[in-house]
Amino acid sequence: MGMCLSKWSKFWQQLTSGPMPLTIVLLGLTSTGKTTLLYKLQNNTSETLPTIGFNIETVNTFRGIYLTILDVGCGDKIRHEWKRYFLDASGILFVVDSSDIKRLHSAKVALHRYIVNCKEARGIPLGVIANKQDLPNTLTPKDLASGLELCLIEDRQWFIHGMCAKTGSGIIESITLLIEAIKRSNMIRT
Ligand SMILES: Nc1nc2c(ncn2[C@@H]2O[C@H](COP(=O)(O)OP(=O)(O)OP(=O)(O)O)[C@@H](O)[C@H]2O)c(=O)[nH]1
Ligand SMILES: [Mg+2]
Repeated sequence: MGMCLSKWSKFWQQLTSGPMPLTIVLLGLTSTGKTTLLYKLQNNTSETLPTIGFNIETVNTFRGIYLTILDVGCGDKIRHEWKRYFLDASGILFVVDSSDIKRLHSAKVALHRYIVNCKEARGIPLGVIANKQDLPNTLTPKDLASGLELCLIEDRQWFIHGMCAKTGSGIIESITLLIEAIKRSNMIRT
């Protein structure tokens, strides 16, 4: 508790002689930029295609942490399946297209119905990603927080952070914030 990131990583490495493992699940409505975020983190320059069905899984070493990221296909018919992924999740990143005001209500419903009020996800730290900040007429993270009613979330650590997954801006900061929230919550699962 209260340990800074570098101290925690050192502690873990002493304990296991390896990097600390964490699993993060990427969720959100379709086409919000989840796979773009993942590709950017992997330095994969391919164009993304809609993720069909479930999960692209990848493993990265991120600042001494062995990070598994699950990129889950998020069509509206399979949102009730998100709970499967919470069993192993240490943290959740919920990605929102900040320029897509028409789907803001759907994003709020999906967030609260399938994550915040899902018993399998109880207490799991949550980062809300205000993606596509490069586009014109985007909502700011503050306005998105209000539109998504994040103030109703009381049972876990959460934050909202702006991002442009296309350029990579905000990715490292968001993952670092989530890792810090996971450590504060003592929610480490692998
Ligand atoms: N302008 C802009 N476009 C982005 C950004 N991030 C993603 N995109 C674009 O948004 C589209 C959808 O991106 P994906 O990463 O495939 O979205 P996804 O959330 O994985 O979509 P599904 O797999 O269908 O759930 C692509 O055309 C991306 O290039 C961003 O930060 N800015
Ligand atoms: Mg995808």
